[in-house]
Amino acid sequence: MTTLEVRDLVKDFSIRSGLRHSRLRAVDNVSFTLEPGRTVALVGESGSGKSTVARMIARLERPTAGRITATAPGGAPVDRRHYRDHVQMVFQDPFASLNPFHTIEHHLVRPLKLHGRAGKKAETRALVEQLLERVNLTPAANVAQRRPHELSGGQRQRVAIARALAPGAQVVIADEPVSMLDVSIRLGVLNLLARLQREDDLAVLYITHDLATARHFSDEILVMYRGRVVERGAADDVILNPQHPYTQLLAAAAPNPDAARGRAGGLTGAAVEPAGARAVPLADAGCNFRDRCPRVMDVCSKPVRDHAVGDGHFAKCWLHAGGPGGPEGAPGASAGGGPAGAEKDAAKDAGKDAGKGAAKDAGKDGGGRAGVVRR
Ligand SMILES: Nc1ncnc2c1ncn2[C@@H]1O[C@H](COP(=O)(O)OP(=O)(O)OP(=O)(O)O)[C@@H](O)[C@H]1O
Repeated sequence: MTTLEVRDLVKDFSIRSGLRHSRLRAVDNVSFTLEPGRTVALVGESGSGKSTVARMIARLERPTAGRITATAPGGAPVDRRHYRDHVQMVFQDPFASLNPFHTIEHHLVRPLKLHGRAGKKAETRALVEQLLERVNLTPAANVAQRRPHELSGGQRQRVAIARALAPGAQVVIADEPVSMLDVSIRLGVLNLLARLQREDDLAVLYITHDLATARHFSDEILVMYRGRVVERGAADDVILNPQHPYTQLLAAAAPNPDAARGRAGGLTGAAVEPAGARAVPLADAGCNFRDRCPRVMDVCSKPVRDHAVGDGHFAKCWLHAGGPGGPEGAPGASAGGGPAGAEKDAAKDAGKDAGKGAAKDAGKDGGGRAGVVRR
């Protein structure tokens, strides 16, 4: 089965405002691995860079730096020509992703042909019907002859899922696959994805704002904030025991009572605001949440790396510089203070070993730079 490895992915966009040009770092040193039968959720508020990661994996955007490698079962990298056979995307908008002029059959025959899976007409038709049955669109022969506008949003999203499976994909990137659907049918579509994943041993990247479904449907959660992964770990650990103040804010704001209980960590609803493309000077390598963080310390302006906060659980936060439990109780750990130990680490990390230390500690994102540089 295919495994997908994302390493040190960076995406910069050029943006123009009047006569001023600037560069926005939408994705900043993001790394993770998708494995057969497992789901990784990418969560974070609007503008945190989730879709840009997805679009780079789907080869709809070219990374500024970093690499994405799909590996076939024997360990050989999947070449460019076959990449799309292995890696497919389900988009957020089931209305925009299907062509209103074509039948459902047409939408499914196309990828079958493109990826060399279509045979004689009757054989292809049988494959189309099989795909429709797998996503519970029956009677399949009848659905195949309909056009997208004759289907509901949920049915269209099922067609989009069938289309992703048509080339025999083993890695599915689902970018907010249910956020545009009626609340009452969202769970049905997510359960369908989960069943197909079990049946085909799919590796899934699930992109969402919704912590409750991220927890329920994924094994691992990566929390993104302004382009960086600020926390990562097993789904339950991240949602029930969030360690980064930003994740604590998200969990406290989530409707899930388990996740919300006692996790506000001093954050208030007032701190919940869209991050969007707010400018942080690119030269500023410090924590990019510090302007919103109620636990900000002096040290937070220095480069921050992943710190272990539990088994396979990491937070990119100076509060945890001392390991699980961290220097939270240290004098000055609250606003404006800055614990002495963390300051020392900062000075060390700001030096030449910073990148090395980050890579070693987490094997993941280094202390990259985020935001916007003026030109
Ligand atoms: N083509 C582009 N040109 C310039 N900036 C872009 C472009 N695409 C995305 N961005 C910016 O990159 C940042 C990340 O956007 P992205 O869509 O990846 O975030 P997101 O977390 O997926 O948000 P949402 O949940 O709203 O889709 C945002 O600030 C966005 O404005």
